[in-house]
Amino acid sequence: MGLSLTAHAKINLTLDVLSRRPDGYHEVEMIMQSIKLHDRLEFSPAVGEITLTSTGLPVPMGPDNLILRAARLLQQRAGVNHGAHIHLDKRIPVAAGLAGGSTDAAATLQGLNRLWQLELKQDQLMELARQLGADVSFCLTGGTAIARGIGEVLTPLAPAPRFGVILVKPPFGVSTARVYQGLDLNNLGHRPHTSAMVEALKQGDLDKVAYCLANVLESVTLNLYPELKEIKQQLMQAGCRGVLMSGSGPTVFGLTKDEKSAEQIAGKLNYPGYQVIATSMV
Ligand SMILES: C[C@@](CO)(OP(=O)(O)O)[C@H](O)COP(=O)(O)OP(=O)(O)OC[C@H]1O[C@@H](n2ccc(N)nc2=O)[C@H](O)[C@@H]1O
Ligand SMILES: Nc1ncnc2c1ncn2[C@@H]1O[C@H](COP(=O)(O)OP(=O)(O)O)[C@@H](O)[C@H]1O
Repeated sequence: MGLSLTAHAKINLTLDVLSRRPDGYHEVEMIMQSIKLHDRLEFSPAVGEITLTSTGLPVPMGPDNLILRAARLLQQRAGVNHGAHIHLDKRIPVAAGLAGGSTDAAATLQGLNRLWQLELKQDQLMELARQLGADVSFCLTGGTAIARGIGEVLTPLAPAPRFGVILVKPPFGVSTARVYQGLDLNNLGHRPHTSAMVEALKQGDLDKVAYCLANVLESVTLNLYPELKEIKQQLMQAGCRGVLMSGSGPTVFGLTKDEKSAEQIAGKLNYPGYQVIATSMV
C-alpha cells in the first residue's frame, strides 16, 4: 500500500545572524512559520531501486535532489535496501527562501519510515534531518518555532494565528550559500527582537507582528536585487499590514488578516513573469 504526504513551505518571521563558525556555517536565531502552500509526495513500494518522478514546477531530478539524498540516508541508517517509487508534485517555488527542498527531504524521511515499516522514532529522524540541511529539522516538525544553532535547535511555540500570506517570487533564484557569504557581520542593518515577536504572536496582534518583522539577510539580497525593495513598498501600498523577505530570498511576503484578504490583494497585483501566491500561516 502506498501513501501520500503534504510537505509545507516556511517563511521566516525573524532572522538574526549571531556569528560565523569556523566551518563557514552561521549561528542564527530565527522564528520559523509553516504556511499552507505545500508540495505533495506519493510513496509506493517497489523492488530494488528508488525512483523519482515529478509534475508541477520544474526541479532538478538528479541524485542531488534532496528527496533522493534523504531516501539514501534513511536506507543507510536503517541498514535496508528496500526500493520505492516517489512522485513529487512541486508547488513551492524553487530556490526561493521557502525551504522547498528541505520540506521534501523531511517528508521523505517520514514517508519512507512508514512505507518500509522501519519504526524509527522522531528523535532518530531528527538526527538524519540535521545531516541533510539546516532547515530540514524545522520542516520535520513544522508549525511555529524558534530555531537556533545553525537552524537545528528548535523551541516550539504555540500555534500562531492564521494570518494571510502573499508570496511574490521573482523569476530568478538565489544561492543561500552566496547570501550568507556576502553578509557583513559588522553591518547587519535592522536586527530582529526575537522575544518581542514571540510576545506579538502570543497576543495574536497582527500590527505588532508586522512591526517585529526583521531579517538581516535582506542586507545582502536586497542590495543584489534592488527591485525587491520596490516589491516590499508595493505590497504595503496594496494593503499588506507588514512585509519581509523570507530566508535568503528572493521571495518577499506580505501579511494580511486572513487568507481571503490575501487573495483579494494578490488579485490586484500585476507582476508579469513573477509567481504570486495567496496562502496563510498553518
Ligand atoms: C536562510 C535559511 C533561513 O531559514 O533558509 P533558506 O533561504 O535556505 O530557505 C536557512 O538558514 C538556510 O537553510 P538551508 O537552506 O537548509 O541550508 P543548508 O542547505 O544547510 O546550507 C546551504 C548553505 O548556506 C549556508 N548556511 C546555511 C545555514 C546556516 N545557519 N549558516 C550558513 O552559513 C552555508 O554556506 C551552507 O553551505
Ligand atoms: N526536492 C527539491 N525541491 C526543490 N529544490 C531542490 C530539491 N532538491 C534539490 N533542490 C535544490 O535545492 C536548492 C535550493 O532550493 P529550495 O530548497 O527550493 O530553496 P531554499 O533553500 O531557498 O529554500 C536548489 O538549487 C534546488 O535545485
